[in-house]
Amino acid sequence: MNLKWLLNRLTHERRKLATVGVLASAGVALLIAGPLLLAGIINQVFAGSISTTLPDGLTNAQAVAQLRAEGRDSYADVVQGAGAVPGAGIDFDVVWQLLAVLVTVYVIGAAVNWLQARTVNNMTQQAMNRLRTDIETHIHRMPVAFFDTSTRGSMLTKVSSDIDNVSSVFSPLFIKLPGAVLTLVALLVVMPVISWQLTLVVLASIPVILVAGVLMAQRARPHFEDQWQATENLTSRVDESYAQLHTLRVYGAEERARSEFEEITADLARASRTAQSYAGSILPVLQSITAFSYLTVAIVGALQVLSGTLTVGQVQAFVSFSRMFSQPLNDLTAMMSQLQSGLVSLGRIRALLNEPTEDAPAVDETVSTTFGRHSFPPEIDFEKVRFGYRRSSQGDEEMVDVIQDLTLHVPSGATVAIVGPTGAGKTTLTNLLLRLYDPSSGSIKVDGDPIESKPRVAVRGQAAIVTQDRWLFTGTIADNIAFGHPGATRADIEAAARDSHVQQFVDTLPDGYDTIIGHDGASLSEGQMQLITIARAMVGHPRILVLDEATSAVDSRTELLIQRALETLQQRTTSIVVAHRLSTIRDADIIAVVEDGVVTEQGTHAELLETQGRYSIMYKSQFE
Ligand SMILES: Nc1ncnc2c1ncn2[C@@H]1O[C@H](COP(=O)(O)OP(=O)(O)OP(=O)(O)O)[C@@H](O)[C@H]1O
Repeated sequence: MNLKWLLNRLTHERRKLATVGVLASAGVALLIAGPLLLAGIINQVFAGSISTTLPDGLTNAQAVAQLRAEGRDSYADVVQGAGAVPGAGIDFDVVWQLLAVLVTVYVIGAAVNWLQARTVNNMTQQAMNRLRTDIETHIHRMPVAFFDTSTRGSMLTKVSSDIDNVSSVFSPLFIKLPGAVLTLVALLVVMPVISWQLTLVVLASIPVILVAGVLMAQRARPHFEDQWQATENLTSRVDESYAQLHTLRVYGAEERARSEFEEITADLARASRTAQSYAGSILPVLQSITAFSYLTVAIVGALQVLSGTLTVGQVQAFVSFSRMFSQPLNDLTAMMSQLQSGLVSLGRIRALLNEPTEDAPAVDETVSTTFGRHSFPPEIDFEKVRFGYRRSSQGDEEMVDVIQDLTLHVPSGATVAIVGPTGAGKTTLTNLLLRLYDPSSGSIKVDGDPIESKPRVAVRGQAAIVTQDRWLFTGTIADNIAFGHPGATRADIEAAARDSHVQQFVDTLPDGYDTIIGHDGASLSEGQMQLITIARAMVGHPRILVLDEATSAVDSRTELLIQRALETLQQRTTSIVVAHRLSTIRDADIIAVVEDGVVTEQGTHAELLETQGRYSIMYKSQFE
């Protein structure tokens, strides 16, 4: 099934496939021509040699008759079979000519095989490239919820190691397969022409070889599955350990990490060893079967030469043919076990590609990508929104409601602060607004349009998000600011940098906006990184702004700069602000207290303090 799927993907390359077919046919024709030419040379030399032992001047028939009359029937059979002309000797002109043709055939054959291997290699590499691209595209279209239950290690293994494995297993197979199949078919035609008895001897070994191959492959398969699962676990472990290196060191947990690592590598080694031992043990078995087949061919062939049915050259050619026959058969059978490893990887990749996707990122031109009156920040309505994350517990999946029939109105251009205890569902609300998840019931409307009916890219295209997770990538400051907005000009970038106070520290850097910052903003301070992500949000001229704990622990001067930058952004947008530190949201137009997935109170800071409810308790606990 998986193999058929892979072959279907290769059929994109029709021209290359046709070239491989032509080259493989030519290669096989040349391969078979070799032993036939060699048989001709041996027959010339053999007939020439025995012709000197016969009386000169006789024809072959006369010499044979004379030998029979002398009672030397066996020798007569050999002379007749060889077609020796008495006294003729070896015709070296013919021998040299045949040798020259033979060498030419071998040289052209080698060139054709090289060309075929190169074409197949290019073809499989291109197919793997396409597969990688398809996976990457697919991953970006998969719902965020999928990644909640899968580890990064699992994704990394599929995108890199599994594809490499498919490539390294199938590439040699596809190089050998066309030539092998054509060789087997051609030999099944040529061999019976020389001797059907010897052909039967060779054919008798096929079922034995196939049964041995299938048995070994079946046994190897579950161990390859274990091997790839262990590889995935190992990648996840490395990913986790390196990401948490500081915490590991501080808690002195290196020993524990090391012993867990050793356990996983031991699992991996065990599974690989067993899988490879099955895959490796098939070859000696096949070699024994083949050796027995050669021996039988040689004995039966010798008897046929003695009976004059075959010439020495023909037997020699047949022995070569039987070797040519068993070689690809053995190669393919030996590959059957290794193939299991490739099929396991292919199955894992296919399972990923079969995961359902969200709507396509490309926006249909007929679908409007904007909401309501475009020149104003939109109003946002959460209407009886209900939502639960899928959680897996001991293999079972269950839905636990996090947001329950939540209703909230955010007027155009307003700033709404969402506050509440930890785990209340504040971040979840912003995730729903950005359509990272969809509600199980109810609706979120932007300017009256339900966002569920709009393409996700349209929803996200109007929004910007600034969180504590200040993701920066290795590149220039300008590139980091323009991230997600490829059309942004240098003037746009600099304007955003000015408004977000990034310019102040960029001006102190020798390379200014072209300063390369390392992965995750290495070489910048926390506050500077935060300011860059605010500039990034500004470049897109968003209409909706989501701030999730955007101001974290920085010095009070930097915090002031961040506050000012965010205020500039908030003036142009409808903003949803998730905050723990209530000092940062005192001026919000509406403060909504969310508890257990519902809004329990809402109003301005002053109103809520006056009602003496939950907010007032939270506020007082922070400031009094
Ligand atoms: N991806 C997820 N998969 C499963 N459950 C999740 C996921 N994200 C959050 N949750 C759960 O949903 C609930 C609400 O989480 P959410 O992050 O919205 O809370 P919060 O109010 O923002 O909390 P905090 O103030 O601590 O950030 C929590 O119980 C959390 O464990």
